[in-house]
Amino acid sequence: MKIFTAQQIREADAYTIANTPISSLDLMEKAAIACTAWICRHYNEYTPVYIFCGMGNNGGDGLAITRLLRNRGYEAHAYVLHHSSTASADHTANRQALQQQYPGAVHDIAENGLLPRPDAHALIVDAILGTGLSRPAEGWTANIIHQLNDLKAEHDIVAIDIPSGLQADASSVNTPVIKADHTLSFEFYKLAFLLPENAAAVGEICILTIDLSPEYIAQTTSRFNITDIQQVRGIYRPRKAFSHKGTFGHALLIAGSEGKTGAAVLSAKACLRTGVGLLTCHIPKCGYEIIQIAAPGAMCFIDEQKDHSSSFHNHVSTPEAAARFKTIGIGPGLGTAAGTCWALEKLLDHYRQPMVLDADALNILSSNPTLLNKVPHGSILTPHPKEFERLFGRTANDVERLQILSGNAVKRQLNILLKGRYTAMAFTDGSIWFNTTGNPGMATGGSGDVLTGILTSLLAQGYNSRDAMLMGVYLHGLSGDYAAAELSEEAMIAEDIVEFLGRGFQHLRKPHTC
Ligand SMILES: NC(=O)C1=CN([C@@H]2O[C@H](COP(=O)(O)OP(=O)(O)OC[C@H]3O[C@@H](n4cnc5c(N)ncnc54)[C@H](O)[C@@H]3O)[C@@H](O)[C@H]2O)[C@@H](O)CC1
Ligand SMILES: [K+]
Repeated sequence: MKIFTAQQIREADAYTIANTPISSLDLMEKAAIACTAWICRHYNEYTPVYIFCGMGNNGGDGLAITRLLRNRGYEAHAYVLHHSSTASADHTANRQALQQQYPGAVHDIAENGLLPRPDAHALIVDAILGTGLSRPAEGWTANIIHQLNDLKAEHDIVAIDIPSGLQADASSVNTPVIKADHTLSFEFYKLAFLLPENAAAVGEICILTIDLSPEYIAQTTSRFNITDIQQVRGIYRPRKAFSHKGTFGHALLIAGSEGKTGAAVLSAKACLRTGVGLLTCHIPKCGYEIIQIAAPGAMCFIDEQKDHSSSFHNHVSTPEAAARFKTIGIGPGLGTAAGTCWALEKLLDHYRQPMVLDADALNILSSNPTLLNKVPHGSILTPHPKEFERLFGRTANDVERLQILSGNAVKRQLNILLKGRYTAMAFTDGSIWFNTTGNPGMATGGSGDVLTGILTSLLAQGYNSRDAMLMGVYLHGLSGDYAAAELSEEAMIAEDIVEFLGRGFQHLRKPHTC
């Protein structure tokens, strides 16, 4: 699914009006019908509704919603805030329609006027500013936003299209923004919805279809996108009947150190469950029995050190030796002992295939940035926000962080995913894809180790780095969603993500008929 900028959304709007038999007012009506239906599903007709409308088309939506809610028997009132002297044409048309049908339903609030005090249990609808926001809200408009946010403890706030004050494509840090419980948006996610810094503003997101031109959507490119099930199903390759374990690659997993063998176990189990043909784990002596018992499907190389690994580079010291492994996953629970750092550098000197680097492997790269230049092109880096900061530095806001993420992916020809609620995947071509599967239950120790195992497994099976990332991250979240549905977000642990990988795969298989 494409994420369009505010400018592209305006173009989609204009293209639809120009090329399909639908007028601008009809489009607004469609949007209002969809919002009204959503409100009616979530709040009964005894809920008083206070709809705060701006002077543009976002306010026009609010006026149309007021009329449609009244038609359904709701006590809905529109409060028109005169933050600018002129109203848009569709705003004016909808104001007239509402006034004609329900003369007492429209109330004007002149600049610097006071807001009404909503009745108890009233719903507040924010239709003040939409994608036409041209500058951060200030003065009276900012004041209104603050006043409405102060009512949040007692009232739900539903934002239409985008919380007022929030910029769709830029950072809104330290600017006044409505803090909505729900945001009802049209056709597309906006970039702002996917940024952690806006979590308190957007609340739960619902994307409503208003039938914007499919032609415009298909022909317009976007740098930001969201992975969806159709796309992942297209990437997924079901196993062929006459395949054998050699078909699905041999992966080398370098993980674990004293006290952190569990990370290696989780990663190894995930790698096996994702379908790798053969897995060899390189592990320090202290982890040998543990991994052999916990993951009997994996073979083992034992390091000469007891508590950390320092000789794994030997497996790839000649081209023939390196060729045994289709890929390498390195980092979970690895530690950052001097011997481990040295061995990682040697490994990077010899191994030239795309690989997966996570956790302590990333921490080692952070403390020795020149090593980043040695990472094979096309490799996958999987930092969480702290690891990202250590690797690439601090940023002032999430939009800047995305720029740094993407800039490094292009410059270094690496695929970098930044973990989060909506994991952002930056590819070597400069595009960024967001993943929407997953849940807060996955914010638990070991969940990242599982992802490393999944990605390593997919690379070993011959998926290219981009496909492995798009599919692996989706599958990881999906399996986590199945685990949460069965066990609850609280009770699920990283091992459960592994256990539910099978359910995830079943969901990826296209339904087939005999
Ligand atoms: N494009 C689409 O797909 C559709 C858009 N619709 C609605 O139209 C909205 C966009 O409408 P508009 O382009 O009229 O824009 P807005 O409704 O966001 O508001 C623009 C008005 O606000 C003023 N303004 C901008 N920034 C301000 C600030 N910081 N402080 C005070 N005033 C400010 C502008 O001067 C202008 O008068 C969308 O958000 C959506 O709600 C829907 O009606 C249906 C379809
Ligand atoms: K709004």
